[in-house]
Amino acid sequence: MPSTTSTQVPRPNGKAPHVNGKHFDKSKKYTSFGDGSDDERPRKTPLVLNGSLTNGKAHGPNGQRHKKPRPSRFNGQNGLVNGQQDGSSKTSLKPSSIALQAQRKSLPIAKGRQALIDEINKHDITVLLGETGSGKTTQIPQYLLESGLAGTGIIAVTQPRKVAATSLAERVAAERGTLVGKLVGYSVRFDERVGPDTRIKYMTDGMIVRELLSDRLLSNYSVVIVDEAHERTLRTDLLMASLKRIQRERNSPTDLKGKSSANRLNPLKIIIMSATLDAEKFSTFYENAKIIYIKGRQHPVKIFHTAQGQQDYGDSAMRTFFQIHTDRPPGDVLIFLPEDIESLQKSIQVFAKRLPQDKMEVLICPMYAAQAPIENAKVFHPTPPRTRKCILATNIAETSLTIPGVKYVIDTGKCKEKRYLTRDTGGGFDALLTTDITKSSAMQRAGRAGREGTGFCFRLYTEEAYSKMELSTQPEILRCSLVSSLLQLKCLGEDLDELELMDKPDDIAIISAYKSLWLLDAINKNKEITPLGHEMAHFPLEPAYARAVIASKEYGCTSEVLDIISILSSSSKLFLDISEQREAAAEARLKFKHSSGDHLTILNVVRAYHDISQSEAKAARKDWCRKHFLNERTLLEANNIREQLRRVCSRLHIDYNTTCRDDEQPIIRSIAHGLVQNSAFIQPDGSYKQSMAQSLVKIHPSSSLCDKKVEAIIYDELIYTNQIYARGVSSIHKSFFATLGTLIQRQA
Ligand SMILES: Nc1ncnc2c1ncn2[C@@H]1O[C@H](COP(=O)(O)OP(=O)(O)OP(=O)(O)O)[C@@H](O)[C@H]1O
Repeated sequence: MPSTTSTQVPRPNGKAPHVNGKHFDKSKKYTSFGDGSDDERPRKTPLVLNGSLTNGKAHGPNGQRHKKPRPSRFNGQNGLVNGQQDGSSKTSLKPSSIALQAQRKSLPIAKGRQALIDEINKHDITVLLGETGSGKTTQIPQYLLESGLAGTGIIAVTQPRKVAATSLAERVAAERGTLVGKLVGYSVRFDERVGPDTRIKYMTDGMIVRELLSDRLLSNYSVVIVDEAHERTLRTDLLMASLKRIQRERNSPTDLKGKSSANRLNPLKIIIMSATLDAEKFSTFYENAKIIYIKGRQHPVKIFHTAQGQQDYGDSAMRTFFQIHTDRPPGDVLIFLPEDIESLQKSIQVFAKRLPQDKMEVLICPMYAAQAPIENAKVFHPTPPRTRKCILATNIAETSLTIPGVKYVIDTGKCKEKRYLTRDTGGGFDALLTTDITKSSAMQRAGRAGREGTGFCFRLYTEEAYSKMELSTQPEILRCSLVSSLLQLKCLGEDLDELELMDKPDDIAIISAYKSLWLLDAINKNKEITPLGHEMAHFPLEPAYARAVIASKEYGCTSEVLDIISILSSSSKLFLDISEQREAAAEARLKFKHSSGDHLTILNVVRAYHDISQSEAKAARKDWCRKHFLNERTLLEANNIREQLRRVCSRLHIDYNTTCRDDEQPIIRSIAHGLVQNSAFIQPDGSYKQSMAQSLVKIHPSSSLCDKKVEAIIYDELIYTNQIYARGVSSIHKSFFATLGTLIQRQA
C-alpha cells in the first residue's frame, strides 16, 4: 500500500501515525495472497468429465460406500448451457430491471444454469458448494421456478438470520420486477410478508421449524433449500433431521401406493447449500447425496493479514479504518466486531471530526441483532455523495448479505458465541462469550467485500493465526440450551434422543432440557407432553414466557402480562443507554420505577406510552420518548408483537383483555411461573444464591431493584462478565415457591 504523509490523521491512543504504512505496508506487515488476484477458494479438486457431469452415486448395492461423492464444476465450459431460460418478462422491463437482469446473467452460477437444473432434477437431495457471491442464494430459487422444477409448491429458502431473509427477499423481488409479498416473500419471527401468489419464500430456520407444528410434512413446499448450512444453528440441525423424515414419507413409492391421488403429496426436493468445506459431512448425512461445486466468484477479494497479533482489536480496527479512509479510493467499509460497537462508533466519530475539510465525510451505521430492524436496514440505504459509510457489525452481517457499496472489510477475528453453561458448573444458562472466529467465518467475512467489484479484506490477525483456526464452528446443538427445541419436538411426537441428527447433544444437556420443561409443567414425569406444553408451543416465545402468558389466564391478568412479554420479546432494548447522560436518564425515568422491580416498571412505561398515544400526535409522542430516554421503536414493535400474541391467545381461548388493575401480585406470580428456574434467594452478604444452581448472582446496576435487598428475586437473564449479574429483576415473596409444591426441593 503506498504510504502517504500529507494528511493529518488522528493518532489514537497517542500511538505513532499509521498512515505511513504502520499497519498496511504490504512489504512489512501484510501478506497478500499469491499474486494478490484473489481469496481462498475451497481447495477441493472438482471433477469435470468431458463436458458431462459426474455421477455422484457413491453407494454399493447394499448401501456400502465404494466411491466418494464427487463434486462437479459449473464453469460455463464443457458445453454447459448458458442460462437462456430466463423466465422474466422481456417486453416490459424498466431500465433498472434490465440492469438487474444483466447482472444476473453475469453471475458465475449463470454459466452452469441448465446443467444445475438437470442435476437437481435428477436427485432428490443435492449438496451445493459455492463461493461467496457466486449467486447461490438469489439465483437457485429463481432457476427452480423458471424451469418448472418446483411444480406448484413453494420454494423455501432458509436463513439463520432475520436480516438476511428480509434483505434477500427484497433483492429477489426486485430482480423479478415485483414487490415483496407477491411472488417473493419472507417470514421471520414477528414479521411476515407473503401472499397467495408467493412461490419463493425466504425464511429463518426457526420459522420453518415452527411451521412443522401445524404441518408435519411441510406439504405446501416442493423444495426446501437450507442455506448457510455450515453455520449449523440448532434450528438448521433440527430442520435437516426433520427433512430426512419428511422426504422419506413424501417420496417413498410404498407410501404412495395406498393413497388416492388426491391425498398424495408431491415429492420434496432438498438442497443443502454452503460456501465452505463441509460438503462431505452433509452428503454423508443424506446417504451420500450428490455434491455439486459451483465454481467462481464474480469479483476477486484481496486479503491482507497483520504481521503481528493485535492486543486491542478496537483500536486496531479504528486505525485500519482511517488508513483506508485516507489512502484508498471510495468504497464503504464493513468492520466485524464481537461487541463494543458503541465505543468504536464514538472513537471514530471523534477522530473523523479532526480530518481535513476536503476529506470525505464518515457515516457510521451500527448493525447488530438487538438493534431494531429498521435501524439495521439503514446499512442498505445508498451512501450519500462524498461520504464513506462505515458499518460496525457483529456476525449478523457475516453470511448471505450483500451490502451495496461495501468494498473493504476489516475483520477483527473475534465473535460472540452462545454457550450453555451447565448447572453442574454453576451456570444453567446460555452465556455469550467472546471467542476467536473459525476459518469458515473468516472466509464469509472476506466474502462480504467483492460483491460489486474487486474487494479488500484486512484481517487484524496473522496468517499463522488464520492457519491455526478451527475449520468451522462447533454446532449449536452441542453448546446451546435445548429447551425450546425439545418442546417443539415433543409436540411433533419426536424426541431429541431418538432423532436422526448430524451430531447428538450430550446427555447432560438433554437431561437439563427435560428438567426445564418438567419444571414448566410442559411435560410429565414420563417425559410426555402435557396439554399445557402443547399450548405453550403455540406461542412464538421462549417457553418460559409462553408459560407466563398461560399462567396469567389463571391469575386474571393476561392484558398486563402480554404488555410486559411483548416488550421483553422485542428486538431492541426499551431503555436507551447513553453513557454521558446516564444520570439524566435515570432521573427522567424515576416516575416509572416500580418498587417490585423491572417487570412492573416496564408495565408503567407501556401504560404511560399508551396514554400519550391516545392524546398526542406522533411528533409529541416521539418527543415524550426522547425526554424519557425511551426507545420508541421498541414500544412500536411491542405493539405489533402484542397483536400477534393476542391472536394466539384467541386460538387457545385465552381472554387477552382480563386485567387485575392495580394489584401487582398476580402479574409477578404469572411471570414467576415462567421464570421459576431463574430465581434466587438472598444470602447474608447481600448477594443472591440461584435456586437451581450453586452460583451467587448480583442484581445488575441497570435494575430498578439494584439498591434494594429483598428475600427472593426472579430474573429474565444472567449476564456473565467478571461476575454473574441478574438482569430484568423483580422481587417475589419466598412463599410463592412453597405454593409450587416441592419444586425447589425436587431440583435441589
Ligand atoms: N442487495 C443486493 N444489491 C446488489 N447486489 C446484490 C444484492 N444481492 C445480491 N447481489 C449480487 O448478487 C451476487 C450473488 O448474491 P448471492 O447472495 O446469491 O450469492 P451467494 O452465492 O449466495 O453468496 P453468499 O453465500 O456469500 O451470500 C452478489 O455477489 C451481488 O453481486
